[in-house]
Amino acid sequence: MKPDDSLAGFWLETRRLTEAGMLRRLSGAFAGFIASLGTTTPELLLASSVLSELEGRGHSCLLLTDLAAGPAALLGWSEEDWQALAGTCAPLPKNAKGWIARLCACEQVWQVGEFDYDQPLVLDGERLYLRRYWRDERLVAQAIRERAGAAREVDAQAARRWLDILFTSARKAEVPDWQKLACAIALRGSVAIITGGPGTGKTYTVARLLALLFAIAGEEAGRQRIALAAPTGKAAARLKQSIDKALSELADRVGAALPLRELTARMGAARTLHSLLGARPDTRAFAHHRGNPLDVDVLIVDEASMVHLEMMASLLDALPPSATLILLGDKDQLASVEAGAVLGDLCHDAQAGGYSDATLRFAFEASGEQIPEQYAGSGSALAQQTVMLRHSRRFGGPIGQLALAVNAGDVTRAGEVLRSGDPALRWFDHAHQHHVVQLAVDGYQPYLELLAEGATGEHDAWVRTVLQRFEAFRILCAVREGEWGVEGLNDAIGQRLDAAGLLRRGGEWYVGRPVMVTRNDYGTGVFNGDIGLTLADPDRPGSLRVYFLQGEEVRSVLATRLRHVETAFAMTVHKSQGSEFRHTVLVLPQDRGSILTRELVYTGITRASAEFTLFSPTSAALGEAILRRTHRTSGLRGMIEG
Ligand SMILES: Nc1ncnc2c1ncn2[C@@H]1O[C@H](COP(=O)(O)OP(=O)(O)OP(=O)(O)O)[C@@H](O)[C@H]1O
Repeated sequence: MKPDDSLAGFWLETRRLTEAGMLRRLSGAFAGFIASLGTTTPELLLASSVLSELEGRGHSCLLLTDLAAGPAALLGWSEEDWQALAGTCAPLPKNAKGWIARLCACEQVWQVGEFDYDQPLVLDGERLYLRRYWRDERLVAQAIRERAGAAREVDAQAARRWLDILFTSARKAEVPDWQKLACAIALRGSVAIITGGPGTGKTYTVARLLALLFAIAGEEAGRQRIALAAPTGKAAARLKQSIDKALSELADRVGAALPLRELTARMGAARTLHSLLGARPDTRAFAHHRGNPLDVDVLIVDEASMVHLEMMASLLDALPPSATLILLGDKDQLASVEAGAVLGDLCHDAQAGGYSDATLRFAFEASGEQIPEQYAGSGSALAQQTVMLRHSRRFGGPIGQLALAVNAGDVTRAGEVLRSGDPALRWFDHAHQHHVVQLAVDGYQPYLELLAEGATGEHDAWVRTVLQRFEAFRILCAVREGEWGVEGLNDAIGQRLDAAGLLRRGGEWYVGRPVMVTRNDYGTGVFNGDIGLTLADPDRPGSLRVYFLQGEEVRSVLATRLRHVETAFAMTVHKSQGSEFRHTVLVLPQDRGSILTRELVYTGITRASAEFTLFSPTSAALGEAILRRTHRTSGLRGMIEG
């Protein structure tokens, strides 16, 4: 890069912000890389560094109207800090049009529609992208549009006959029966989305959808290839377990009318998306892509809210056009850690419905269910293929009421439910760290007691029980650092358990240490997010192994072979997605209010199946979090609808 005095102020300010921890080193370096590619201007550097910084915060692009208005809030900076950086590049354009004019003149920027020579920045309307994200959004939008629009011939009468068999006529919990409607609608296109909160029956429904596809496929049924997948190993194992259970109950009920055990037997294990696509070490590329597509007819993907933009693009690229994709997930949960809020974007119309006359007619013919008038409209082709399940079957109690209030942004109601005195809910504000630690000592006691007693009977069965007990309780944090973060709490909990004689922490590895895998490791077969417990190896005295529970199955790896792990008495809410604990404790930090959002609190609450405890620095902090929505800038919705 050529030294340029006019840019000196920008670089100085960039360094100050980096040292203050407000700007990633990468964002400054990215601006430097852009500058190195050709003639540069201060505003190009400013836009590049902001774009890169926003990418690190999950946004897939930078809206130029936001840049013109000043993106301090998006960046989580004060207005003064933004002005200090922007001031080094003044005078700046006052609106998006002005920004477009300036950026178009830069050789590092490709304006969509103009001659493309692989510039790293892409300007699509008023959105500035890193090329990779623009390409991914384009791919996802195009694939989803084509799939949603590809209407299939459906024998509506046969579908209805089978749906009446598969869904019992016992008193319906909701009218219309959205589960039945979801099955009917999924028959029509090569993509369908079934969204809903915890316990609304997404897995229950998809098991019936599989049975329905099997039933109406006739002679083809025996050849149908079905794949189950999820973003994490744990979610995949849970999906398989729930589908097997639902199909086995169905098989008992429908009997010889449909050989469902044959379907279960042919389904195989559920896999992580990484493994399904054929991830390879040291490369982002997968073995499967449009040149080597997946060998499937029906692909079910659970916990789709955790699927980030790049992964969704890879998945759609690898899926043959003839295959049906069914996405299951809760659109209101936290978006993926990486850039994009794909499920949220795809489900934009889910609440309102927006069903066309043709959809209303088809849905009635194929399911016998009438979609109420209020859900009629003129939604996109994807909206016609999306169904929201609205009634929770195992989440109606106080935890469910709390989740509903939080999701609706009703701070008063959330406070009332939390203070209702119901033993399933507890709320501590103005607490100290030692209160959380004490709760952790009590919560983890059951598995530690079992460890102290030692193995009795068959070793695997004992390990399973220890793991199940450990999985019944968890501390969830909003942040990693500090005394209210994962790191501080893991340390404090470990120390206290040690002091109480419940653990003996000799070094890095010790009996009873819970760990979370932080990177996929194909050598040992463990994946990012997997959680295991360190226990003595019964066959090699003095040696430690980490045991993982996948569904009902126990598997283990020599502790010293696991290189990317961290202690997991406490974990982030992000990492807890796809898991459920009998008692979940959510710890909100004392400062860093800006990262506390409604989606984070909702995701934390919905991890609890029987008991939920909240620690918040003040009562006001909870209200502020509930009112703060996660916002991720993306152009995906516009591309799908456009
Ligand atoms: N129509 C129904 N009739 C009877 N039981 C149902 C029905 N729908 C769901 N259930 C039951 O409700 C429970 C929750 O269903 P399911 O696990 O499918 O929900 P989910 O939306 O997949 O939940 P999660 O998001 O937690 O995975 C299960 O025990 C299931 O058997």
